[in-house]
Amino acid sequence: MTSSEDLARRVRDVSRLTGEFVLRSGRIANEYFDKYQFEADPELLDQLAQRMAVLIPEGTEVLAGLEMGGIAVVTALARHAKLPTAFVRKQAKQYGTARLAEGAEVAGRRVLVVEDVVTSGGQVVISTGELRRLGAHVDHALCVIDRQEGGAEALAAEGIKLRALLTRADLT
Ligand SMILES: O=P(O)(O)OC[C@H]1O[C@H](OP(=O)(O)OP(=O)(O)O)[C@H](O)[C@@H]1O
Ligand SMILES: O=C(O)c1cc(=O)[nH]c(=O)[nH]1
Repeated sequence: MTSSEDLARRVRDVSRLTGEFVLRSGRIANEYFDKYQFEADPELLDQLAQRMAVLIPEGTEVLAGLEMGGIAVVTALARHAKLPTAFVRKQAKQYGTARLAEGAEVAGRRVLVVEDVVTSGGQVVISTGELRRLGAHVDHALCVIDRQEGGAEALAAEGIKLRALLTRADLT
């Protein structure tokens, strides 16, 4: 198996960009991890998912990936975890089933939120609130990269423990 250091190096090599970037939170950063680059490499994505599977909290019943980058991660993770999967939109679909969370039912189930990158934690907090309103029990989130910019603390304030496969420190 690829070592943790080799895996971190591969993620950094394919996804780390430097320059000036506006982040989802509105913050400006001079470093950006383009998650679609490690998600677009099936072998690398599968290795990440294999490592993330051991971080899934005991008792998890459903994996819920967040649109858009979290969808590829959760799909890869589910193959290892053998758990049903929900696909969580940023906004409920306006037609058809009109669902916010597609796929597996989340109501009344212990749901793990799965995300690619966590910066401020804002997106995970929003989506967790929406999942909870749908009846999901959410107390953990799992991400590929924690940029270590206050996300874990913001999640903790909402009763969500963050687990991360990699931190920014692993990728510099
Ligand atoms: O912790 P935060 O400060 O909320 O930032 C991280 C969020 O921002 C990025 O999403 P983006 O809006 O780029 O969406 P995408 O996955 O749809 O490309 C990333 O995928 C997280 O969802
Ligand atoms: O905070 C963000 O929006 C963000 C940061 C990052 O490194 N990568 C990403 O896809 N989004």
